[in-house]
Amino acid sequence: MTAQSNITPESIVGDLRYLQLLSRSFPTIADASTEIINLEAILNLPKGTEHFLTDIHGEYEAFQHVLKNASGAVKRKVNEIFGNTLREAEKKELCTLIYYPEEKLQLVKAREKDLDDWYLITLNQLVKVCQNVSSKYTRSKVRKSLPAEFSYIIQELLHESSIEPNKHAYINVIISTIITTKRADDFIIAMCNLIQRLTIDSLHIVGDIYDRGPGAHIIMDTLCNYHNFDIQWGNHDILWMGAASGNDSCIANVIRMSMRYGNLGTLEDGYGINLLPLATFAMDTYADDPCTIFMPKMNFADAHYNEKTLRLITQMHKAITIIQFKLEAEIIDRRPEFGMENRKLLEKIDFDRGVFVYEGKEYVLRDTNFPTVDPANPYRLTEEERELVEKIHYSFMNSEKLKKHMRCLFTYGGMYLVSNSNLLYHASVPLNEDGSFKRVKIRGKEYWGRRLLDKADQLIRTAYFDEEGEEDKEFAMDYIWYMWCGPEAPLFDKDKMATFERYFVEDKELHKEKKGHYYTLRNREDICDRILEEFGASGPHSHIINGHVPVKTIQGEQPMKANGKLFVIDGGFSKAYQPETGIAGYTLVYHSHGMQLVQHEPFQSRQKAIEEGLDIKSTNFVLEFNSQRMMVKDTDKGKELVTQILDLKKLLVAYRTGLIKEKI
Ligand SMILES: O=P(O)(O)OC[C@H]1O[C@](O)(COP(=O)(O)O)[C@@H](O)[C@@H]1O
Ligand SMILES: [Mn+2]
Repeated sequence: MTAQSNITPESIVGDLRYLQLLSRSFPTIADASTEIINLEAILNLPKGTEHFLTDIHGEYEAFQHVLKNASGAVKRKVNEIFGNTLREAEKKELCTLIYYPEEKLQLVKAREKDLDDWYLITLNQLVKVCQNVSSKYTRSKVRKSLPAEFSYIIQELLHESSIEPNKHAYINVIISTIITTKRADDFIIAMCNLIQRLTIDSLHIVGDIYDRGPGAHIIMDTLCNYHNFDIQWGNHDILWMGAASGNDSCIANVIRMSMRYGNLGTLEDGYGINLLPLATFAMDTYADDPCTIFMPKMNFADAHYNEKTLRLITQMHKAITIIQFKLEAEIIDRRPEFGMENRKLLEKIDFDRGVFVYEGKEYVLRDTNFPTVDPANPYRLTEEERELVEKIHYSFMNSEKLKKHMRCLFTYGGMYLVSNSNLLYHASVPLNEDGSFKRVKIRGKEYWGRRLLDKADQLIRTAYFDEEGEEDKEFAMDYIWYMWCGPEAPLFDKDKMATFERYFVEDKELHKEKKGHYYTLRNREDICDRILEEFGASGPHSHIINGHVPVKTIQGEQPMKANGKLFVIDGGFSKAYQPETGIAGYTLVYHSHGMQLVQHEPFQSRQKAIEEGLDIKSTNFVLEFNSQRMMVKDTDKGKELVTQILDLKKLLVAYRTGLIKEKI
């Protein structure tokens, strides 16, 4: 018996108002029936491919390349389609063209003697790849992805087979007309972009777009224009959201990290933050100070600076670090409930003897020049520092580009996501040693598990969106900073952030940041099951997907944990972390046949990729294989569609019984 035959007129009386609204979109029996047929058809298509990336940390070139090559899927398809009918070099050429059409076209045109012939062959090849990658989708979905100007032609080419003798001439005429009307370049670019777009149906970013690398703003630009994506906020993203909300400690932290890695591009070129006041202040204050321990980590930076600039960055680095410690103490004092009194460390310096006195032990300081610190009142900002903070604050609050990117983070982001029974979050759900959820007090109320993440999510939004001066907003602004480095924050969940110690103390023992119980307990299947259940994500295909902690592949660590229930996919896009991981990032791919992890080797550069066809080398590991191909009906989207179908069936009953009149 079909669902429709169960629907009686009486059973839909309560739905009539909604059905009236629905009838505006489907005014006749024919319209509603056609839509039901369309939706039923979609349910029986293979599930679209989801890609999961994390911890991109400003590495925009590697990020964009991975999107362009769909983590190796484009190459795989080209191989499948052309097998040994094309030479390896030709397949490589074709792939490079698909990834970087504009640039590759320039190179080809400079070299090619018979361009029309090249166009003809290439267009035919692209049509084949396009036909393959679009076969998973309905015509309507493909149509919606097409650039308006070529929509009709591409549809013709996609749906007509050139093997069919009657159509052979027709297709050739279309292609040769594209060439003779000098539209080939634009057409090729449109086809390549379409292939890229169709190979990744949806993209999940499991946090940490920002910091360390050179171009977080470029990644954000790419994402803002991407067709289907979501973001689970990482601690570094939150730090930027805190900075954009106007929290000066967060502002100081993001500037400090930019200086530490010698990557000023995001601040200066991306968001137009005026660093001149910091530069002049630093030059004056640390004129005779070598600031040795503040030399930026240039071995990982993309930029090249001359000696003078490098010296200036070093001085700025020291200046902002000291300011950060002072500003953070203000929050710690203002919020005793954060319990971070022990993180006020400037007062533990014996300035006369140049030592740091910590938990009864003394440590020689690696730098003893503190011209802006008054030992009697170490956290007081000097007049100049206060002015400087105000200027930088103003710059952050007035960056239009930063506002745009933050909006995107808020609209498409959150603390966690449940998608197709997978639970995605960047770092942790704090746990006690016995595996129970840790109860965390926020403004006198306890939160744990899912509610803790929900509360954090809500506070972060309050910090950014609420009116200036309101108490809730003030608290939320401070809490954002707590999220970055507070011991009970789900995005940190370590005993301390050892920033001071890592700069000023030699002894590595003090650099250690002890991770919360979550990070060891997540190796257990029963714990993961409990967390999944807490978030309503149980089922045979459910997994937890984390980033945040680099997987030390080089030491034999596996990204798959808890008997396959949890994946940690921080493979080290961040160049600074590649020596630790031994690889250059992972992409988790979830398609209709199962889940697979793609492990990337370091990416040289966009230029090399274009000129020498150097793709990222990647290795595939199948993590889970579905014995039955997953269809749209097995996904969250499918569940939505089933509800829509049911509603449309009710509408049909309403039409047929006269409860609602057709609008003919
Ligand atoms: O290596 P860096 O860039 O100095 O950063 C170290 C800091 O980054 C953190 O690991 C947080 O960043 P991640 O989220 O990338 O791990 C802190 O715990 C630590 O103090
Ligand atoms: Mn992180």
